[in-house]
Amino acid sequence: MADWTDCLNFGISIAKQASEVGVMATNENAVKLKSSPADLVTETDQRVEKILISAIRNRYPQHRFIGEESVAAGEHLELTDSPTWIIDPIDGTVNFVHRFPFVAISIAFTVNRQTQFGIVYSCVEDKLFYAQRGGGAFLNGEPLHASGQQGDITRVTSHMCYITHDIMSRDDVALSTMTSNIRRLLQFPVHGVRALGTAAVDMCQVATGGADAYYHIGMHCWDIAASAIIVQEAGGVVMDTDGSEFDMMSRRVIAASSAAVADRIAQVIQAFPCCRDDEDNCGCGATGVN
Ligand SMILES: O=P(O)(O)O[C@H]1[C@H](O)[C@@H](O)[C@H](O)[C@H](O)[C@@H]1O
Ligand SMILES: [Mg+2]
Ligand SMILES: [Mg+2]
Repeated sequence: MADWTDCLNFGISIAKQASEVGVMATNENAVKLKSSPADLVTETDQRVEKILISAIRNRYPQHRFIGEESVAAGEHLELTDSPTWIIDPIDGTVNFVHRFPFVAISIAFTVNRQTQFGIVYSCVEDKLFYAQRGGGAFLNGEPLHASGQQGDITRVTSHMCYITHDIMSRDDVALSTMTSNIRRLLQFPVHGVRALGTAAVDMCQVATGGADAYYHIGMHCWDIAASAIIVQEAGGVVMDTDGSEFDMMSRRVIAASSAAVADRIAQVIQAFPCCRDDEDNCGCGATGVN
């Protein structure tokens, strides 16, 4: 079996180097809107992605890329069997613009469409989450473990602290679906709901055991591809919101400490229509999540 450790170590080193650009940036005023008033991009997002991709391409010229801002600029999104780097240069751009201190670089690496490793570097906190397939998950070098296999699901859900996400879309269908989902989950009842504003770091909280579950509808593959393997390698479970197998292109995810918690959440949350990442012009009509 191929060993991708050199790629992992290189990915970690360039994530840390590139974060200097983001943390030092002062040009938040150059902010543009993408698919909704909550979906922003700055020149720093674009600069960090260019730095990452050129460094990787220089070392691994045969590798392919799926970069958030390259796709936003019109590059075709296609996941093939080739070694592929899936990059979110700044996850939490709204936080970056508002100086809310949770901003991450997220890098996943796939071969034959299977994720081999994931890196989430929470730059302001200086927290490096990473995992390699079969090698466990780590935070700043310390092993990570999800909050464990839960027994009585009713006890768990009434004691669960779960993470959801900001609702990016401002579309009526999406807003009413997401607010009723949150209401149903609160009625479990759970201990609390949290959202840091970066899908990657939010989802990594399940790997640390700090949250028992996370779910999102409408995000993109680059938001969660890295944190998905980090949760799995920490002993957690990742699945689609309908309970089926996780598909990073579906734009739906549940991450949880155990299958019992994930299944319980899948029973109560509903999805709204949104295009797959790898689907061209699906015309689903739900604005803000296209
Ligand atoms: O655009 P960036 O890279 O900041 O990613 C964010 C998404 O835009 C949100 O939909 C999503 O809800 C999360 O906030 C995610 O971090
Ligand atoms: Mg993102
Ligand atoms: Mg981003």
